[in-house]
Amino acid sequence: MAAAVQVKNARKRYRKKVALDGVDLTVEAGRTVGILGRNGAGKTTLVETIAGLRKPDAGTARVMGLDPIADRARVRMVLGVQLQKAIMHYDLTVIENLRLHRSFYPEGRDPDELLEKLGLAPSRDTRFGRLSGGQAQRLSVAAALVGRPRVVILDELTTGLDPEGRRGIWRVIESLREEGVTILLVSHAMDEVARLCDHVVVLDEGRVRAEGTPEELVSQAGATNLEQAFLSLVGATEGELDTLKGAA
Ligand SMILES: Nc1ncnc2c1ncn2[C@@H]1O[C@H](COP(=O)(O)OP(=O)(O)OP(=O)(O)O)[C@@H](O)[C@H]1O
Repeated sequence: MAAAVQVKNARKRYRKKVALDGVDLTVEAGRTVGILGRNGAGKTTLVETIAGLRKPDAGTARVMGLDPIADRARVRMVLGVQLQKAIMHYDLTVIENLRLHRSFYPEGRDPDELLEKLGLAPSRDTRFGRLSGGQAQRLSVAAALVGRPRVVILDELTTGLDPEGRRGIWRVIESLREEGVTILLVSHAMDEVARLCDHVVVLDEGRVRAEGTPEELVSQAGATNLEQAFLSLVGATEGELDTLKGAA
């Protein structure tokens, strides 16, 4: 199977802080891969490197064989990115913002259909500046998907959503999987990762500490579920995980 995303020996340092310490990652096309790690593990730096938003000090990143910095325009056509900080026009409505994103792509999704699927139809004509945190979050997911990308990066996609909102977004992700879209999911929510991901990468201090299917990680850690496996693999406490989830 061809790799949709390939990272080789990525290194990134911010002043004295090493964020990526030689990360290798291969995501086969059509896979849904979860990236786990405590705060500061390097998750956002890794996905921003894949998205071409950060230049690694060393190593390479490729998306569908393309360099995300040198081939920026082509990568933008195949990659949808939802990061923690969404960039939207404050004074435009939800549908206007989404149509604007749609306009960059020759073959995108129908903006109204996407709003319906993400439970945002009632806020269609609300200006971005008036949205709640959860609504803004859903719009950032919609914007990442509207160009019908083959590869999607979602960084804490259900942060701040109520249980119904989370389940709605999970259904959208599941339908993307069925379409064969490759998905990279950064999350602190173990239930989300266990449900959606067929492969999980645990980052710790800028390195890949463990990877495998959720079941493999559970058995590797001698745990009974993914949450326990994660805690044991990174040596974190349950209280710390609760804090991560609270922040998420
Ligand atoms: N622009 C920056 N300047 C300096 N240090 C940074 C910068 N961005 C990230 N860092 C540091 O690099 C490390 C990795 O950060 P990163 O955001 O990649 O972690 P993360 O796993 O995404 O964390 P979180 O779960 O908190 O989002 C952290 O120690 C962070 O403080």
